Amino acid sequence: MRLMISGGGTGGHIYPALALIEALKKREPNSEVLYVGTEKGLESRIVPDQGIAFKTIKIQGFKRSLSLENFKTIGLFLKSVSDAHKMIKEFHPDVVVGTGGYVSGAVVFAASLQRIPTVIHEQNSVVGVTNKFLSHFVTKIGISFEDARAQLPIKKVVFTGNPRATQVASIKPNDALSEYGLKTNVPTLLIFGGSRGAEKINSATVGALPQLKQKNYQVLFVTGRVHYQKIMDAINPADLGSNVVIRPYISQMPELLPNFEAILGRAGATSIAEITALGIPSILVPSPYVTNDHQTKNARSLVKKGAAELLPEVHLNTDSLIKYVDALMTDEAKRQQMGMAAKKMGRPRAADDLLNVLESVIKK
Ligand SMILES: CC(=O)N[C@H]1[C@@H](OP(=O)(O)OP(=O)(O)OC[C@H]2O[C@@H](n3ccc(=O)[nH]c3=O)[C@H](O)[C@@H]2O)O[C@H](CO)[C@@H](O)[C@@H]1O
Repeated sequence: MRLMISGGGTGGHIYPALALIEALKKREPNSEVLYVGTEKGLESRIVPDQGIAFKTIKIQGFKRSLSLENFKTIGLFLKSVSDAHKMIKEFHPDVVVGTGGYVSGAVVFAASLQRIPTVIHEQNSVVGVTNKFLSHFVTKIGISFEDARAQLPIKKVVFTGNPRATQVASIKPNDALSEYGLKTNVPTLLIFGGSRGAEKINSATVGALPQLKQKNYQVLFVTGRVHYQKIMDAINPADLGSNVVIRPYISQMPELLPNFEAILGRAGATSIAEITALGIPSILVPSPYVTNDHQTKNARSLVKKGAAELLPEVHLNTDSLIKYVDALMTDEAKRQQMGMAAKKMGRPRAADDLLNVLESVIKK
Protein backbone atom coordinates (compact mmCIF):
# COMPACT_ATOMS: atom_id res chain seq x y z
CA MET A 1 0.00 0.00 0.00
CA ARG A 2 1.16 3.55 -0.70
CA LEU A 3 -0.33 5.62 2.10
CA MET A 4 -0.33 9.39 2.28
CA ILE A 5 -1.50 10.52 5.70
CA SER A 6 -2.05 13.87 7.37
CA GLY A 7 -3.06 14.92 10.85
CA GLY A 8 -1.76 17.88 12.76
CA GLY A 9 -1.75 20.50 15.42
CA THR A 10 -2.12 18.40 18.56
CA GLY A 11 -1.11 14.96 19.77
CA GLY A 12 -4.73 13.84 19.68
CA HIS A 13 -4.65 13.98 15.86
CA ILE A 14 -1.04 12.85 15.35
CA TYR A 15 -0.77 9.73 17.54
CA PRO A 16 -3.73 7.92 15.89
CA ALA A 17 -2.01 8.49 12.52
CA LEU A 18 1.27 7.09 13.84
CA ALA A 19 -0.52 4.08 15.33
CA LEU A 20 -2.19 3.39 11.99
CA ILE A 21 1.19 3.57 10.24
CA GLU A 22 2.65 1.13 12.80
CA ALA A 23 -0.19 -1.34 12.15
CA LEU A 24 0.25 -1.00 8.39
CA LYS A 25 4.01 -1.66 8.65
CA LYS A 26 3.23 -4.80 10.65
CA ARG A 27 0.71 -6.02 8.11
CA GLU A 28 2.63 -4.92 5.02
CA PRO A 29 6.33 -4.34 5.76
CA ASN A 30 6.93 -3.09 2.20
CA SER A 31 4.28 -0.39 2.31
CA GLU A 32 5.32 3.20 1.57
CA VAL A 33 4.16 6.06 3.77
CA LEU A 34 4.32 9.84 3.40
CA TYR A 35 3.15 12.00 6.31
CA VAL A 36 2.13 15.58 5.48
CA GLY A 37 2.00 18.13 8.30
CA THR A 38 2.99 21.70 9.01
CA GLU A 39 6.28 23.10 10.20
CA LYS A 40 4.65 24.77 13.22
CA GLY A 41 2.52 21.84 14.41
CA LEU A 42 3.60 19.30 17.03
CA GLU A 43 3.85 16.76 14.19
CA SER A 44 7.10 18.32 12.91
CA ARG A 45 8.72 17.39 16.26
CA ILE A 46 7.18 13.94 16.57
CA VAL A 47 6.88 12.35 13.12
CA PRO A 48 10.45 12.63 11.68
CA ASP A 49 11.77 11.09 14.96
CA GLN A 50 9.81 7.93 14.11
CA GLY A 51 11.75 7.50 10.85
CA ILE A 52 8.66 8.31 8.75
CA ALA A 53 8.96 10.36 5.53
CA PHE A 54 7.60 13.80 6.40
CA LYS A 55 6.77 16.84 4.23
CA THR A 56 5.21 20.13 5.18
CA ILE A 57 2.74 22.58 3.72
CA LYS A 58 1.69 25.98 5.07
CA ILE A 59 -1.82 26.33 6.46
CA GLN A 60 -3.70 28.54 8.87
CA GLY A 61 -6.91 28.10 10.87
CA PHE A 62 -10.03 30.24 10.34
CA LYS A 63 -10.97 32.85 12.93
CA ARG A 64 -14.47 32.17 14.25
CA SER A 65 -15.50 35.81 13.87
CA LEU A 66 -15.54 37.60 10.53
CA SER A 67 -12.11 39.10 9.98
CA LEU A 68 -9.81 40.26 7.20
CA GLU A 69 -7.44 37.55 8.34
CA ASN A 70 -9.92 34.99 6.98
CA PHE A 71 -9.34 36.19 3.41
CA LYS A 72 -5.64 35.54 3.89
CA THR A 73 -6.58 32.12 5.28
CA ILE A 74 -8.65 31.27 2.21
CA GLY A 75 -5.69 32.29 0.02
CA LEU A 76 -3.36 30.09 2.08
CA PHE A 77 -5.83 27.19 1.97
CA LEU A 78 -5.96 27.31 -1.84
CA LYS A 79 -2.16 27.48 -1.97
CA SER A 80 -1.87 24.50 0.42
CA VAL A 81 -4.37 22.49 -1.64
CA SER A 82 -2.21 23.20 -4.68
CA ASP A 83 0.98 22.19 -2.77
CA ALA A 84 -0.72 19.00 -1.59
CA HIS A 85 -1.85 18.36 -5.17
CA LYS A 86 1.81 18.39 -6.32
CA MET A 87 2.86 16.05 -3.49
CA ILE A 88 0.10 13.63 -4.46
CA LYS A 89 1.21 13.70 -8.11
CA GLU A 90 4.76 12.86 -7.02
CA PHE A 91 3.91 10.20 -4.42
CA HIS A 92 1.06 8.37 -6.23
CA PRO A 93 -0.78 7.22 -3.08
CA ASP A 94 -3.29 4.36 -3.22
CA VAL A 95 -5.22 6.07 -0.45
CA VAL A 96 -5.05 9.39 1.40
CA VAL A 97 -6.00 9.49 5.08
CA GLY A 98 -6.77 12.46 7.33
CA THR A 99 -6.84 12.25 11.12
CA GLY A 100 -7.89 15.83 11.82
CA GLY A 101 -6.41 19.32 12.11
CA TYR A 102 -6.46 22.01 9.39
CA VAL A 103 -3.55 20.50 7.47
CA SER A 104 -5.48 17.27 6.85
CA GLY A 105 -8.26 19.43 5.34
CA ALA A 106 -6.02 20.63 2.51
CA VAL A 107 -4.37 17.25 1.87
CA VAL A 108 -7.52 15.13 1.84
CA PHE A 109 -9.46 17.73 -0.15
CA ALA A 110 -6.71 17.82 -2.79
CA ALA A 111 -6.81 14.01 -3.02
CA SER A 112 -10.58 13.94 -3.42
CA LEU A 113 -10.30 16.44 -6.30
CA GLN A 114 -7.94 13.97 -7.97
CA ARG A 115 -10.41 11.10 -7.39
CA ILE A 116 -8.00 9.24 -5.14
CA PRO A 117 -9.70 7.10 -2.45
CA THR A 118 -9.83 9.01 0.82
CA VAL A 119 -10.54 8.06 4.42
CA ILE A 120 -10.83 10.31 7.45
CA HIS A 121 -10.71 9.29 11.08
CA GLU A 122 -12.73 11.16 13.70
CA GLN A 123 -11.49 10.67 17.27
CA ASN A 124 -14.20 12.63 19.07
CA SER A 125 -17.89 12.23 19.84
CA VAL A 126 -18.42 15.70 18.35
CA VAL A 127 -17.09 15.89 14.78
CA GLY A 128 -14.33 18.49 14.29
CA VAL A 129 -14.62 21.38 11.79
CA THR A 130 -12.12 19.91 9.32
CA ASN A 131 -13.69 16.46 9.29
CA LYS A 132 -17.18 17.95 8.95
CA PHE A 133 -16.03 19.77 5.81
CA LEU A 134 -14.18 16.75 4.43
CA SER A 135 -17.01 14.31 5.16
CA HIS A 136 -18.80 15.50 1.99
CA PHE A 137 -15.87 14.56 -0.26
CA VAL A 138 -14.25 11.46 1.24
CA THR A 139 -14.84 7.79 0.44
CA LYS A 140 -15.10 6.46 4.02
CA ILE A 141 -15.05 7.72 7.60
CA GLY A 142 -13.79 5.85 10.67
CA ILE A 143 -15.30 6.92 14.00
CA SER A 144 -14.42 6.25 17.63
CA PHE A 145 -17.69 7.19 19.39
CA GLU A 146 -21.14 6.10 18.22
CA ASP A 147 -22.39 9.65 18.88
CA ALA A 148 -20.39 10.91 15.90
CA ARG A 149 -22.33 8.78 13.40
CA ALA A 150 -25.42 10.98 13.19
CA GLN A 151 -23.29 14.06 12.46
CA LEU A 152 -21.83 12.51 9.30
CA PRO A 153 -23.04 11.05 5.96
CA ILE A 154 -24.17 7.76 7.51
CA LYS A 155 -23.42 5.48 4.55
CA LYS A 156 -19.74 6.36 4.68
CA VAL A 157 -19.32 5.72 8.40
CA VAL A 158 -17.57 2.70 9.93
CA PHE A 159 -17.14 2.35 13.69
CA THR A 160 -13.47 1.44 14.11
CA GLY A 161 -12.31 2.97 17.40
CA ASN A 162 -9.06 4.90 17.70
CA PRO A 163 -5.93 3.15 16.30
CA ARG A 164 -3.84 4.37 19.24
CA ALA A 165 -5.77 1.82 21.34
CA THR A 166 -4.15 -1.05 19.42
CA GLN A 167 -0.70 0.41 19.85
CA VAL A 168 -0.92 0.85 23.64
CA ALA A 169 -2.89 -2.37 24.28
CA SER A 170 0.03 -4.43 22.97
CA ILE A 171 2.42 -3.13 25.65
CA LYS A 172 2.80 -5.01 28.95
CA PRO A 173 3.76 -3.48 32.33
CA ASN A 174 7.53 -2.95 32.42
CA ASP A 175 10.18 -1.07 34.39
CA ALA A 176 10.20 2.11 32.28
CA LEU A 177 9.27 4.23 35.32
CA SER A 178 12.74 3.67 36.75
CA GLU A 179 14.16 5.72 33.85
CA TYR A 180 12.27 8.67 35.35
CA GLY A 181 13.63 8.14 38.85
CA LEU A 182 10.41 6.50 40.05
CA LYS A 183 10.06 3.18 41.86
CA THR A 184 8.58 0.23 40.00
CA ASN A 185 6.82 -1.28 43.03
CA VAL A 186 4.86 1.72 44.35
CA PRO A 187 1.35 2.72 43.11
CA THR A 188 1.86 5.50 40.58
CA LEU A 189 -0.42 8.30 39.40
CA LEU A 190 0.06 10.16 36.12
CA ILE A 191 -1.09 13.78 36.09
CA PHE A 192 -1.13 15.48 32.68
CA GLY A 193 -3.26 17.88 30.65
CA GLY A 194 -3.29 16.35 27.17
CA SER A 195 -0.53 16.82 24.63
CA ARG A 196 -0.03 20.52 25.36
CA GLY A 197 -0.58 20.65 29.12
CA ALA A 198 -3.39 22.43 30.96
CA GLU A 199 -2.82 25.48 33.13
CA LYS A 200 -5.58 24.74 35.67
CA ILE A 201 -4.42 21.14 36.22
CA ASN A 202 -0.86 22.40 36.54
CA SER A 203 -1.63 25.08 39.12
CA ALA A 204 -3.79 22.74 41.23
CA THR A 205 -0.99 20.17 41.18
CA VAL A 206 1.70 22.71 42.08
CA GLY A 207 -0.44 23.76 45.07
CA ALA A 208 -0.77 20.11 46.09
CA LEU A 209 2.97 19.36 46.07
CA PRO A 210 3.50 19.80 49.86
CA GLN A 211 0.69 17.30 50.52
CA LEU A 212 1.68 14.87 47.76
CA LYS A 213 5.12 14.73 49.35
CA GLN A 214 3.57 12.97 52.40
CA LYS A 215 1.80 10.22 50.42
CA ASN A 216 2.81 6.61 50.07
CA TYR A 217 2.04 6.64 46.34
CA GLN A 218 4.14 8.38 43.71
CA VAL A 219 3.30 10.86 40.97
CA LEU A 220 4.57 11.61 37.48
CA PHE A 221 3.46 15.16 36.76
CA VAL A 222 3.73 16.12 33.06
CA THR A 223 3.27 19.88 32.60
CA GLY A 224 3.27 20.33 28.82
CA ARG A 225 6.33 21.83 27.12
CA VAL A 226 5.26 25.50 27.18
CA HIS A 227 4.42 25.51 30.89
CA TYR A 228 7.43 23.61 32.25
CA GLN A 229 10.01 26.33 32.90
CA LYS A 230 7.54 28.71 34.53
CA ILE A 231 6.42 25.94 36.88
CA MET A 232 9.93 24.86 37.79
CA ASP A 233 10.89 28.49 38.49
CA ALA A 234 7.86 28.95 40.76
CA ILE A 235 8.22 25.77 42.82
CA ASN A 236 9.79 25.88 46.27
CA PRO A 237 12.26 22.94 46.16
CA ALA A 238 11.32 22.08 49.77
CA ASP A 239 7.78 21.25 48.58
CA LEU A 240 8.94 18.65 46.08
CA GLY A 241 9.09 15.12 47.49
CA SER A 242 11.22 12.37 45.99
CA ASN A 243 7.95 10.57 45.18
CA VAL A 244 6.97 13.30 42.68
CA VAL A 245 8.74 13.67 39.34
CA ILE A 246 8.00 16.59 37.00
CA ARG A 247 8.60 16.46 33.24
CA PRO A 248 7.67 18.78 30.35
CA TYR A 249 6.60 16.02 27.93
CA ILE A 250 6.81 12.24 27.60
CA SER A 251 7.83 11.03 24.16
CA GLN A 252 7.49 7.34 25.05
CA MET A 253 3.99 7.46 26.54
CA PRO A 254 2.89 3.99 25.26
CA GLU A 255 5.79 2.31 27.16
CA LEU A 256 4.90 4.16 30.37
CA LEU A 257 1.11 3.91 30.34
CA PRO A 258 0.66 0.29 31.50
CA ASN A 259 2.64 1.14 34.66
CA PHE A 260 0.17 3.68 36.07
CA GLU A 261 -2.42 2.70 38.68
CA ALA A 262 -4.46 5.80 37.85
CA ILE A 263 -4.51 8.94 35.71
CA LEU A 264 -5.73 12.46 36.36
CA GLY A 265 -6.03 14.32 33.09
CA ARG A 266 -8.03 15.93 30.31
CA ALA A 267 -10.62 13.94 28.39
CA GLY A 268 -9.13 14.29 24.91
CA ALA A 269 -10.33 11.48 22.67
CA THR A 270 -6.96 9.84 22.15
CA SER A 271 -6.25 9.86 25.88
CA ILE A 272 -9.65 8.20 26.38
CA ALA A 273 -8.77 5.53 23.81
CA GLU A 274 -5.59 4.78 25.77
CA ILE A 275 -7.32 4.71 29.16
CA THR A 276 -9.94 2.26 27.90
CA ALA A 277 -7.52 0.10 25.91
CA LEU A 278 -5.47 -0.52 29.06
CA GLY A 279 -8.28 -0.32 31.64
CA ILE A 280 -6.71 2.49 33.70
CA PRO A 281 -8.94 4.16 36.33
CA SER A 282 -9.09 7.91 35.76
CA ILE A 283 -10.19 11.26 37.12
CA LEU A 284 -11.15 13.33 34.09
CA VAL A 285 -11.04 17.13 33.99
CA PRO A 286 -12.50 17.95 30.55
CA SER A 287 -11.17 21.06 28.83
CA PRO A 288 -13.98 23.64 28.75
CA TYR A 289 -12.22 25.42 25.87
CA VAL A 290 -12.97 22.92 23.07
CA THR A 291 -15.71 22.96 20.40
CA ASN A 292 -19.16 22.10 21.77
CA ASP A 293 -17.64 21.02 25.07
CA HIS A 294 -16.81 17.69 23.40
CA GLN A 295 -14.37 16.57 26.13
CA THR A 296 -17.21 16.56 28.67
CA LYS A 297 -19.14 14.26 26.32
CA ASN A 298 -16.06 12.04 25.94
CA ALA A 299 -15.69 11.90 29.73
CA ARG A 300 -19.37 11.25 30.41
CA SER A 301 -19.32 8.18 28.20
CA LEU A 302 -16.84 6.64 30.68
CA VAL A 303 -18.45 8.01 33.83
CA LYS A 304 -21.80 6.49 32.77
CA LYS A 305 -20.18 3.05 32.80
CA GLY A 306 -18.37 3.53 36.13
CA ALA A 307 -15.04 3.66 34.32
CA ALA A 308 -13.95 7.15 35.38
CA GLU A 309 -14.73 10.06 37.68
CA LEU A 310 -15.58 13.52 36.43
CA LEU A 311 -13.96 16.55 38.04
CA PRO A 312 -15.20 19.63 36.15
CA GLU A 313 -12.55 22.33 35.76
CA VAL A 314 -14.70 24.88 37.68
CA HIS A 315 -14.44 22.62 40.74
CA LEU A 316 -10.76 21.88 40.30
CA ASN A 317 -8.42 23.32 42.92
CA THR A 318 -5.70 21.97 45.18
CA ASP A 319 -8.18 20.67 47.77
CA SER A 320 -10.46 18.87 45.31
CA LEU A 321 -7.44 17.43 43.48
CA ILE A 322 -6.07 15.92 46.69
CA LYS A 323 -9.52 14.67 47.72
CA TYR A 324 -10.21 12.87 44.39
CA VAL A 325 -6.68 11.54 44.02
CA ASP A 326 -6.46 10.27 47.60
CA ALA A 327 -9.82 8.54 47.37
CA LEU A 328 -8.67 6.65 44.28
CA MET A 329 -5.05 5.96 45.18
CA THR A 330 -5.93 4.54 48.60
CA ASP A 331 -8.75 2.26 47.40
CA GLU A 332 -7.45 -0.67 45.39
CA ALA A 333 -10.87 -2.34 45.09
CA LYS A 334 -12.35 0.83 43.60
CA ARG A 335 -9.46 1.10 41.16
CA GLN A 336 -9.96 -2.48 40.08
CA GLN A 337 -13.66 -1.96 39.49
CA MET A 338 -13.12 1.22 37.48
CA GLY A 339 -10.27 -0.36 35.55
CA MET A 340 -12.41 -3.32 34.54
CA ALA A 341 -15.26 -1.06 33.47
CA ALA A 342 -12.81 1.03 31.41
CA LYS A 343 -11.27 -2.01 29.74
CA LYS A 344 -14.70 -3.24 28.62
CA MET A 345 -14.97 -0.05 26.56
CA GLY A 346 -11.55 -0.48 24.93
CA ARG A 347 -11.13 -1.16 21.21
CA PRO A 348 -7.81 -3.02 20.96
CA ARG A 349 -8.55 -4.00 17.33
CA ALA A 350 -9.13 -0.42 16.18
CA ALA A 351 -6.00 -0.06 14.03
CA ASP A 352 -6.74 -3.29 12.16
CA ASP A 353 -10.36 -2.29 11.64
CA LEU A 354 -9.30 1.06 10.22
CA LEU A 355 -6.70 -0.61 8.01
CA ASN A 356 -9.46 -2.86 6.67
CA VAL A 357 -11.41 0.27 5.74
CA LEU A 358 -8.37 1.58 3.85
CA GLU A 359 -8.04 -1.70 1.96
CA SER A 360 -11.72 -1.75 1.12
CA VAL A 361 -11.61 1.64 -0.58
CA ILE A 362 -8.45 0.82 -2.52
CA LYS A 363 -10.00 -2.34 -3.94
CA LYS A 364 -12.95 -0.41 -5.32
C1 LIG B 1 -7.35 21.36 23.63
C2 LIG B 1 -7.73 20.50 22.47
O1 LIG B 1 -8.02 20.96 21.39
N1 LIG B 1 -7.75 19.20 22.72
C3 LIG B 1 -8.12 18.22 21.70
C4 LIG B 1 -6.87 17.50 21.25
O2 LIG B 1 -6.31 17.07 22.49
P1 LIG B 1 -4.89 16.46 22.74
O3 LIG B 1 -3.94 16.71 21.65
O4 LIG B 1 -4.48 16.83 24.12
O5 LIG B 1 -5.32 14.97 22.57
P2 LIG B 1 -5.63 13.74 23.44
O6 LIG B 1 -5.79 13.97 24.87
O7 LIG B 1 -6.75 13.10 22.73
O8 LIG B 1 -4.30 12.91 23.17
C5 LIG B 1 -3.07 13.33 23.68
C6 LIG B 1 -2.05 12.37 23.17
O9 LIG B 1 -0.78 12.86 23.46
C7 LIG B 1 -0.05 11.86 24.17
N2 LIG B 1 0.90 12.53 25.06
C8 LIG B 1 0.49 13.52 25.90
C9 LIG B 1 1.39 14.11 26.76
C10 LIG B 1 2.73 13.70 26.72
O10 LIG B 1 3.59 14.18 27.44
N3 LIG B 1 3.09 12.73 25.85
C11 LIG B 1 2.21 12.13 25.01
O11 LIG B 1 2.59 11.26 24.24
C12 LIG B 1 -1.10 11.06 24.91
O12 LIG B 1 -0.61 9.82 25.31
C13 LIG B 1 -2.18 11.00 23.84
O13 LIG B 1 -1.88 10.01 22.90
O14 LIG B 1 -7.20 16.44 20.35
C14 LIG B 1 -8.13 15.48 20.82
C15 LIG B 1 -8.36 14.43 19.74
O15 LIG B 1 -8.92 14.97 18.60
C16 LIG B 1 -9.43 16.15 21.27
O16 LIG B 1 -10.32 15.21 21.82
C17 LIG B 1 -9.10 17.21 22.29
O17 LIG B 1 -10.27 17.87 22.75
